[in-house]
Amino acid sequence: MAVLKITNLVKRFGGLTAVNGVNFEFPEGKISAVIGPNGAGKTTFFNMITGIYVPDEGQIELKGKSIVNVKPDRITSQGIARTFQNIRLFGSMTVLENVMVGMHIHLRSGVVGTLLNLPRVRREEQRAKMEAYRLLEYVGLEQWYNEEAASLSYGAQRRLEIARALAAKPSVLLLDEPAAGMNPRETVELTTLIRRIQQELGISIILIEHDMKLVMELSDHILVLDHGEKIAEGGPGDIRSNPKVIEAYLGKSAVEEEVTI
Ligand SMILES: Nc1ncnc2c1ncn2[C@@H]1O[C@H](COP(=O)(O)OP(=O)(O)OP(=O)(O)O)[C@@H](O)[C@H]1O
Repeated sequence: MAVLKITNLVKRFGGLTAVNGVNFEFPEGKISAVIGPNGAGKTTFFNMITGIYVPDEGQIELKGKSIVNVKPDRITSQGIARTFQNIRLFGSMTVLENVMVGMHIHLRSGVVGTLLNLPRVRREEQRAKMEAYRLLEYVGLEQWYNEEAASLSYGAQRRLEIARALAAKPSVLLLDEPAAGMNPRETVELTTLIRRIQQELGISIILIEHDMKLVMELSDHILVLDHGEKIAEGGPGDIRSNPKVIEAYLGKSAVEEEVTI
């Protein structure tokens, strides 16, 4: 079954069509990847799924229900969380506090309750802290819980972003270039973490990634965009040897030389 169904999706910026009539079904509980050369429309595609951009045409359905024209925070509370290509953490807040920020949609006590320092609010905050700490353990960052987020290594900041996204208890997790800027060891750790999130937490994962080794290793299903259009979809084996995909990445000569990616 599709967790996310995309039908004839279009987004234009002035005269440029960044996403052009894309159809795709993301399978539930699996790892899917959206790949394509620079400027292919991947981020624009993500931004429509998360409500940052409203599509000009087409439909996006989360478990059968349209999320077009739904505001980003409502989309998060309906079960879609994401990380960003450029890390967006609160650098001067602690690592633990950053995870707690991701939880706010599930906290019931409002501003008034917080100001009055009600016992119920204190209990809720205590629970939130414990849950945030457990998430830090899950991504392997608990020893830095009280450090400033900005002091973490690049790879650790990326994992913190994932912990913050998990704090929203998503059913779908979108990862925008999670391995960007990571060293090989960090990339291997990230691969293991993404696999665990899918298998242990049952979350459907959708990633945009330029690291083809990671994409081919992790993905059950791949969507390939080029100039805003879907040029291929399938499993890693199909995609790696698809002439249209090779041409989009490496040019026509690579197809003639029978290169695979
Ligand atoms: N807000 C915007 N206004 C105008 N043009 C935009 C906007 N956002 C993206 N574009 C254009 O839309 C096209 C697709 O961009 P997008 O960022 O979605 O591609 P991408 O596949 O994510 O690229 P990359 O891999 O380099 O991040 C590009 O030509 C880009 O310049």
